[in-house]
Amino acid sequence: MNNQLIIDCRGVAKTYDEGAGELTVFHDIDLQLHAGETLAIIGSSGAGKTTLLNMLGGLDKPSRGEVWVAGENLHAMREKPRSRFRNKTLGFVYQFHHLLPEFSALENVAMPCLLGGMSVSEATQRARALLTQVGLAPRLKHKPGELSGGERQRVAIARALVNQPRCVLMDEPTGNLDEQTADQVQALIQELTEELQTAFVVVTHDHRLARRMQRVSRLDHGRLVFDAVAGEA
Ligand SMILES: Nc1ncnc2c1ncn2[C@@H]1O[C@H](COP(=O)(O)OP(=O)(O)OP(=O)(O)O)[C@@H](O)[C@H]1O
Repeated sequence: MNNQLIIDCRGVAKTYDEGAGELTVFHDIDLQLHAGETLAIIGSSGAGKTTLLNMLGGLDKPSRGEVWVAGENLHAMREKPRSRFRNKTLGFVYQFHHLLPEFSALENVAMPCLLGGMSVSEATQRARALLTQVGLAPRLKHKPGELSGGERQRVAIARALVNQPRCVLMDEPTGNLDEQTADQVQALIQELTEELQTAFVVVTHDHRLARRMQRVSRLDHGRLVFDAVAGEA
């Protein structure tokens, strides 16, 4: 692991205005993640895991505090540069994967590279290699509607990794995968942390996956109260 700070979350709070009152999802979250580190965020339903992940990815603004990603103050950036920065630096895997229905698996995965200005042949080559790594070599030409839920999830994972981001944010990446495919995803995470020093933040209810991350933090009553090494989740 090198020592570069990839995520530096300082005193982050999120409050929703509920009309009659306020809902504070969390307060004073401090979180640091270095290159090559993997972190699982666990916690009960409604604890605020997805909300926190959205702050780290610049998709939702904190009510207080700052989120620095790879040396940039994410929420101080204007929308366009932030969106370019996100495409280059972060990869996202959501529960709802938002694949483009009219494009094939291969095209969906190549898309972030093409948007970043890479040649079609290089983007296609990278996309093919990643789809092969997640076991989808026989499905390259299939459109999302012709794939199973787990296959679509794997396409989304390949798409999140194709630009070789510094950090990947995953929301329930193994939610609809069988054990064997979940293991493939976990192996891919490990490979990328070792080879490319990619950092991963994984929100999950899957304790098997959480245990395999280097750190596990629990979001509980608005605080990250538990930060253990892997194996204690
Ligand atoms: N846009 C919003 N407006 C108001 N409240 C919201 C909004 N989005 C989320 N919440 C509330 O914030 C809390 C945290 O939601 P969040 O989705 O982050 O939880 P979670 O830990 O990811 O849950 P789960 O494990 O069920 O996915 C919940 O009580 C939710 O109802």
